[in-house]
Amino acid sequence: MLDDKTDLKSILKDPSLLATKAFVAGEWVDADDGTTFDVTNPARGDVICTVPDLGRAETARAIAAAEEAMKDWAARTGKERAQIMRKWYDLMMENQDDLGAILTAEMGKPLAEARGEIAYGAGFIEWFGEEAKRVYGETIPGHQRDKRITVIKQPIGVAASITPWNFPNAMIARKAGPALAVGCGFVCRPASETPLSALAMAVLGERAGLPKGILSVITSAKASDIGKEFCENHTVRKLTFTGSTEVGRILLRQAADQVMKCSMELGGNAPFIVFDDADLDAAVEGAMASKFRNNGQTCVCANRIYVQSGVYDAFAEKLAKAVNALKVGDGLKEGVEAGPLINEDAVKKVQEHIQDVLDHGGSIVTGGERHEMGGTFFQPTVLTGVTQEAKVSHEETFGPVAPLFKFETEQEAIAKANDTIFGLASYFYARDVGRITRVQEGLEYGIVGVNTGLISTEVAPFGGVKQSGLGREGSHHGVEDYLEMKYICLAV
Ligand SMILES: NC(=O)c1ccc[n+]([C@@H]2O[C@H](COP(=O)([O-])OP(=O)(O)OC[C@H]3O[C@@H](n4cnc5c(N)ncnc54)[C@H](O)[C@@H]3O)[C@@H](O)[C@H]2O)c1
Ligand SMILES: O=CC(O)CS(=O)(=O)O
Repeated sequence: MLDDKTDLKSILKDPSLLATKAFVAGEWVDADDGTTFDVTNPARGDVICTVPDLGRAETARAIAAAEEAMKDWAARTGKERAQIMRKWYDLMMENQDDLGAILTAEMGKPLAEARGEIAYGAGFIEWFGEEAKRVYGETIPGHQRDKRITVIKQPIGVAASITPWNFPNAMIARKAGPALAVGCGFVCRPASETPLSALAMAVLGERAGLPKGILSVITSAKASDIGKEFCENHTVRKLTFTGSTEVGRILLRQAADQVMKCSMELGGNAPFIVFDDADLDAAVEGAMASKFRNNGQTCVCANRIYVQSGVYDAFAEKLAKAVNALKVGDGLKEGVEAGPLINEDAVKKVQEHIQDVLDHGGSIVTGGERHEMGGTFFQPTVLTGVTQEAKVSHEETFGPVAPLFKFETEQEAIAKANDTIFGLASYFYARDVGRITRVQEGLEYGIVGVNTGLISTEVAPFGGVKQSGLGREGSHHGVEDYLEMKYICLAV
């Protein structure tokens, strides 16, 4: 456990996991120009360490090395790649506590959640390693007597990824897993707030036997420069991005010039609907899990909670009680359930959304203020009397605010839930089987949680519709975005 004066390295069982150089083309390097940037702990505001601030030149070298390394990596059998990925998974799990502590220190989520994220991320490496053996082709009956048609699938080429700070391990693992499994080279640029988890993954990848150059980690504060290199370098054949819809649009425009295949895991605005036939205690438990995981900083977090009028007051009361019991604090301290927000901008957005609800006639049931701990800590909040006019009905809050909207009918709930440009995750609680069927079919979302607030797993296809994204990550579908199909017509 880190007390206020000890540094992170001293609490790690294996301090070498705290890597502070970038990993480019199989070498641990500084920036060409020697520049660095700070990595800070959002719970304490202090600097953990500095890491190299790489630019386009180093990124181009990583891409070239990935292309070179792919020649041998892609030629290996699926089983050979799977064995290395299995080893990587094992090392991540053996070092779960250290990886969790690094993640909490740079991102702020409670240690228990951070360890959970490591297992979740490692799960993608394990799952896709296994899928490496199942990249099947196809035979198609020929269209003429002398023709034989086969379809083979081959790695698309070098894949480049850009990921956010909110899941510093899992968002990279969800991309590195399928890319490496099918034989691609992989160059990732983690968020500048959270490069340390990515570097620690690379330390273990190297130990597991990933060949030199097949994986690079570009630490950089210059996000747009790295994004441009990824989009303009002809060797990159796949861009995989997780982040906001706003940045996703920029990258899609940039990638268009090279007609690059893109996967986009973008913003959400998840509705969480509680019908009057729901098990209310279960619904409160689901809402707590969905809304307050990662302190509300999750793309699949409930952003709008719609409650049917007959159970509105009872649900609000039970939810407020559960929210009041949340322990807020430094994620590295025992028993903490909600850490700080990532930065001051995040606090401002939360405050703006709360004020806007109040301006539209809503009320605060609990919370609503900065937490007494100061910094970027914020009180977990429940708001009632929220209407569709409020900003929170159209924008992600990305913070610990649960706004409760009231509705009367099933059709009204579906219409309001769908009244958004986003379509990532949605949730509802009900018991009537007819209603369950109608609502799950009516929600315009890539993911629907029915009577559950937790939907993330490596075995299911994760992704959004509308402006929440393109493509799916996880499950056997997850490899498709990293493969090209080749049709072969043989005359015999
Ligand atoms: N759909 C999903 O699976 C998923 C998962 C996690 C987060 N998200 C979304 O991510 C957002 C929160 O993360 P964020 O605030 O870091 O998002 P963001 O879009 O601001 O940043 C995401 C990443 O893109 C980088 N970036 C920013 N501008 C760039 C540019 N011009 N070119 C290249 N890279 C650039 C950032 O440095 C960061 O690494 C939320 O909207 C959340 O819903 C989506
Ligand atoms: O932030 C969005 C995520 O994709 C996190 S998770 O996959 O649901 O854990």
